[in-house]
Amino acid sequence: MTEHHGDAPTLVVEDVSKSFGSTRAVRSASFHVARGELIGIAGHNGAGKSTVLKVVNGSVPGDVGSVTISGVRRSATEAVAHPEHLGVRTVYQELALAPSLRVDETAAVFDPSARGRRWRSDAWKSLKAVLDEMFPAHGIRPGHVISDLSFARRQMIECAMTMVDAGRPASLVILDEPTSSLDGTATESFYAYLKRRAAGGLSAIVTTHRLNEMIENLDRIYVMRDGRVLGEHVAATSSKESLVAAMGLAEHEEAHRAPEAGEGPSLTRAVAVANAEASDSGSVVELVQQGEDGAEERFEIRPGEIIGFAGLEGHGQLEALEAVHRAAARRPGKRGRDRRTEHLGVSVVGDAAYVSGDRGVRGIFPIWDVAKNLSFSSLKRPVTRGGLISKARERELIDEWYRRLGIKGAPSDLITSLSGGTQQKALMARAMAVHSSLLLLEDPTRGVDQATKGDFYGILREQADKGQTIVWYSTENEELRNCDRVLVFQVGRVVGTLTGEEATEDAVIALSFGQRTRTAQTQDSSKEEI
Ligand SMILES: Nc1ncnc2c1ncn2[C@@H]1O[C@H](COP(=O)(O)OP(=O)(O)OP(=O)(O)O)[C@@H](O)[C@H]1O
Repeated sequence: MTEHHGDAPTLVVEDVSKSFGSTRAVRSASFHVARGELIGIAGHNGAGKSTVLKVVNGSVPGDVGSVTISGVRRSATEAVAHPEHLGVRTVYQELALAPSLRVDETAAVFDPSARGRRWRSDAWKSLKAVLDEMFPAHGIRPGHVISDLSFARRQMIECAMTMVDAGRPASLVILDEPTSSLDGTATESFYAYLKRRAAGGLSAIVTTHRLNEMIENLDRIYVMRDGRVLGEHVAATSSKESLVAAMGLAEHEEAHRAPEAGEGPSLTRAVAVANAEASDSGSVVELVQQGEDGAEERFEIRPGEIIGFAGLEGHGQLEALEAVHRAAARRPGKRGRDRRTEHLGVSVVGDAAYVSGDRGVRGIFPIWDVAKNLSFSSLKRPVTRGGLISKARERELIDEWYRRLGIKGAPSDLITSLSGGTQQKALMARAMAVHSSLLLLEDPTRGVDQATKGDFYGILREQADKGQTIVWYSTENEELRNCDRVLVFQVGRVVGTLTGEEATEDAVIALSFGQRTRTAQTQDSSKEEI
């Protein structure tokens, strides 16, 4: 942090509390942010982080307390219609972009200074300037329609839009899980940008469950637990372990470490999933591509394996996962080429369940309660008996997954009343409860706390040991060590395979920058124009 001596703090939060019915989401929270300071708020899922930040920007009125922004004090009970007038901008965990708008139109909606005949191009110019600096390889074009963009690119747009001057400079940006779907390279350039802005006096509050990210990039970290702000930590002298301990999550971390080398799956163990299936060659998924020398290259995924799909953002790993999902819906074993994965042929034996990290668009049913959201995919099996839904079985299934993933709250609560990470747990449970032969994971732990991640990795290993095959797309390279093998993608092709242990951030980046770097950059931008 650059010292801005004599400046009033940008934000002072005093004794803020907020309850939703009987849930005390925030209890007497107090903290402050100096000018040019980068602050983190860490805490388990449901700790109250998003709620206290919504009280700060006035989108949710608190019950008591006060919020002072740049010297202007207000009661925390006051809602604020236009927080940008107070100099506050926010990026929410669930992105707020309209899916049917183009990127330049989106930029204009959030940029009141873009008016007149050239409103689209003016707004795009301002947004592009920030995007180019924040994410040099973003590949976003003004004509892209938001719904066609990956979650990561939508997240880039939101982050960049927060920083556009738009005639009303921000003094405080609130970033709720801003990097949850960004890969390591994009995350690094995002924080480099944030630090440059902080040197100019901008203050920021970041929440993320990627604790190393906070430690490496922020100045101070407040830890929240059960609605309370428990204490502050200087980032430079904190460790992931000390934060996890302060959050009260230490015991879970220890319980579920990544498997030791040599603990990988074997076909002899692949017997216990009721409907585990494999092709004649013994594979559940087969990816086929043409090698550079024209010869066919084949990648087989066998029952009970946990396979990661990794690489730099936008290099086809997510499209490959989606292609596996589509292939699972086709006639068993039929290899298909589809438009979106031009280099890869995919064939799948058996059925698949899918967990999306984009829960707002591809996950939750917002008007249903948690129980229905969780049991929905199991209604055909295993909850049905003789063609009828068995209420008893449904209750058993819900109880089991509440226990296994430590979901708090009542099954009859509306799913949208859960914290973001807890909604994600319900989606994981929904997919795992189906007992499909193939489990497809699209950044499944986005926004999920360390303890649950540990539990989840342990459950995945148990499922694999029973013969379930798991294909896992992740933007968090650290969690790829839980895989048996990791396929690294570049420009829509598999360019290398690493064992889980070898799949460090550096190894993945080295492979994905491997041979065809220049092609990668030129083709990347056209990927989503399909
Ligand atoms: N609109 C709402 N209605 C009812 N309860 C809510 C609502 N919003 C939040 N809560 C509850 O308040 C508590 C705190 O939730 P909050 O979203 O602030 O947690 P969080 O720390 O941001 O969690 P996460 O890391 O999962 O995002 C949770 O128990 C949540 O279920």
